[in-house]
Amino acid sequence: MRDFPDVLAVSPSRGPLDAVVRPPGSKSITNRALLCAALAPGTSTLSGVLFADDTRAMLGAIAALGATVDADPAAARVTVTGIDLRAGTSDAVVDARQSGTTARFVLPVAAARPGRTVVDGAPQLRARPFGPVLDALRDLGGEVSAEDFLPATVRGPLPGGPVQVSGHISSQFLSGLLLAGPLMTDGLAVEVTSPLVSVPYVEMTKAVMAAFGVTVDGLRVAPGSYRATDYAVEPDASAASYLLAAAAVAGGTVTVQGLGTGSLQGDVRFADVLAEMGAHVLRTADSLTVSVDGPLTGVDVDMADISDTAQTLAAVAVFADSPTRVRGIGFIRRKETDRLAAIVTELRRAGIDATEDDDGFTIRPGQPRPTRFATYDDHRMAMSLSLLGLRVPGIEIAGPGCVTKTYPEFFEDLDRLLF
Ligand SMILES: O=C(O)C1=C[C@@H](OP(=O)(O)O)[C@@H](O)[C@H](O)C1
Ligand SMILES: C=C(OP(=O)(O)O)C(=O)O
Repeated sequence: MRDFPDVLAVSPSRGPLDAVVRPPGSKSITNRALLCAALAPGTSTLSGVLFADDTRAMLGAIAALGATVDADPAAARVTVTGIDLRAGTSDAVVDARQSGTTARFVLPVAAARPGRTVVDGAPQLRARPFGPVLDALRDLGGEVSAEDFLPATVRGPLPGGPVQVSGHISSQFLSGLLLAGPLMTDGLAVEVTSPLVSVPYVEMTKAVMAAFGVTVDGLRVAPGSYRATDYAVEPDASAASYLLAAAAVAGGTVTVQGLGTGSLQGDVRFADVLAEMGAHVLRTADSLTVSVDGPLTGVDVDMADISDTAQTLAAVAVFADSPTRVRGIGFIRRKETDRLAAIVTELRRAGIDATEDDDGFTIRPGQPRPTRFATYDDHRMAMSLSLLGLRVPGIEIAGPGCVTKTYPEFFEDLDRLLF
């Protein structure tokens, strides 16, 4: 485990960047692949795996459910021997820590086991919504102890069938149900009853399930089994947003390796937003490059599909030559923190004219003053606000250790961009 100081001072860049980087594996793909591997009888080897708090949560969860896990963090590799969970009658306890994906994907899978499973998490996760997935599991025939929040105890088996779930709070409820679909006696047919946010993550769910031998037809899944396979996880595109944004803030060029044109991650589209602001973007089969050689222009953009990069954009917007308005992301008030309030509060602390809107925020460019930023135990606050320090001396990040949720090496990688 890394040691983090209570407060971290960000080093300003000494000129335009010229860097090639490979961020760690995708959190979202790692957690899907780990769960699919745990449900696939036989042995699967996953490479490019992210080792961070959120994926340690999933590793712990699949072990608690009966999979055998052999992890090699130095090689970014995990070997999983999966089981047919429908035979799992023992009681299990899952600690999802701060990980939304772990809790919301594991609940439906655990609810398909005849044994009883308690799913709980850290106080931050206990404050986040779970009602839509808990209601759906009850409607599908499971025993469910809780209404809206963790901890929840679930017990199957799950008969399955048609079910409704809302889409406007989180796509993770839908992804979790789909992942558990093959374990349900009658399979699953989901109807989404409100506008779906974070849509690319549902496509990612289907793609990873397909790699493990399960087909999702629309939002229908037939009963069946996952198939063990070897799987290579892409680098994390949300993590890459900070590295690409560094080129936007400091000028110069950053190339992210491993995020090519075939990426499963919607967050690669963050580069398109930078392109709209005036950055040059080059995509190849295996890389994504952003170059910036002058001031960027503000944008008016809906980020409902790529909301994990909204705070990154807020940091870039500070240095643009006109205001930026981000829309469509009211739901990020219910993530690790109220992200709309948090980013606006912190930018204002630095003297920037930022305002909160119902569904997003507006940033008017300015010169930030030296500031110690609060991070609200939100990794994306810490990583986004660090970007200001590339351009402004005297930027400090309080509680930088929160980056361990998805990107433990973030500050080392940021420093590496500068040399
Ligand atoms: O399915 C996933 O892997 C994720 C979906 C998104 O959440 P919501 O669907 O709650 O927006 C995203 O913010 C989160 O970091 C990861
Ligand atoms: C919202 C996030 O994570 P999760 O919902 O998986 O906890 C995130 O990583 O920004």
